[in-house]
Amino acid sequence: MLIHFYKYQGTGNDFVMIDDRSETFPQDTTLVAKLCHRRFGIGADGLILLQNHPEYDFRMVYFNADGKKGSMCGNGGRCTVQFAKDLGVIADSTTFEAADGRHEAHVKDGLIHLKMGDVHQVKHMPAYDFLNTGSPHYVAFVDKLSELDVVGKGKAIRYDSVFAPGGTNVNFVEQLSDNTLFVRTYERGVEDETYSCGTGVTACALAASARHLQSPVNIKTLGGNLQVAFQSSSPEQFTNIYLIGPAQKVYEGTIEVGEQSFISGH
Ligand SMILES: N[C@@H](CCC[C@H](N)C(=O)O)C(=O)O
Repeated sequence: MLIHFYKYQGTGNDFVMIDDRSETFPQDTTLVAKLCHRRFGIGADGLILLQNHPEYDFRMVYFNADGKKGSMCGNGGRCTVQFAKDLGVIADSTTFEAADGRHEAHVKDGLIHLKMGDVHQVKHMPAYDFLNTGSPHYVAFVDKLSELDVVGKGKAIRYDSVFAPGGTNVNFVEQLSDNTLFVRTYERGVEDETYSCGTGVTACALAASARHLQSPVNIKTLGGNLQVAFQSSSPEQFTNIYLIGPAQKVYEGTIEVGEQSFISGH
């Protein structure tokens, strides 16, 4: 079976994108994990299907690199909007459905502005905050973030029984200036640090508003810069949340999938 794929990245969070409007892509965990594998496959933090939707412009179906269906992916959402634009499915604005429901987005000056779901609950603990921005996120403010063992510490928290059975994504944040954060994220489902996590930086910006950071918050990640804009009526109520940043096509190709998900590329 031949699969035509595209590779996109949003601030270094990279995805295999499939135009699955024919709904013929085999949604098999082993196959998706193999396609995302950085040594045996194309290599990516996740795989996304763009499918038709009866009411909206398209449906985004997201899988983590481990091959399992994930929750909302913010950077993946931005990449899917750019992908839909490149395919001619949309012009500069859209409404689409993802794992956590309906999203609006528009493209302005080369940046994707993706509207995230409202957030109505933030758990403020002494050492961390916990909130769901479409995916669950642990947020801890630290010093000297560039020296932190994000994978070691992130993995321990991701599997802590407090967050069982689903686990959590883990973000470490350093405040760089009045309105700028540096964020590093250990991602559930990738089981590693990624260069950037869209729902993660959104969670960090909202958690930081309790520290008097104003919207829009500037975010620095290992893969580039993002902005998070929002309105807030209390430390736990956030609406009109926008994740803003670039998303680009890297390349496209064809891959042959044989017995036991053996793959070879063209
Ligand atoms: N990279 C994503 C986050 C994807 C969700 C996560 N890995 C999970 O399933 O928990 C983003 O940009 O939001």
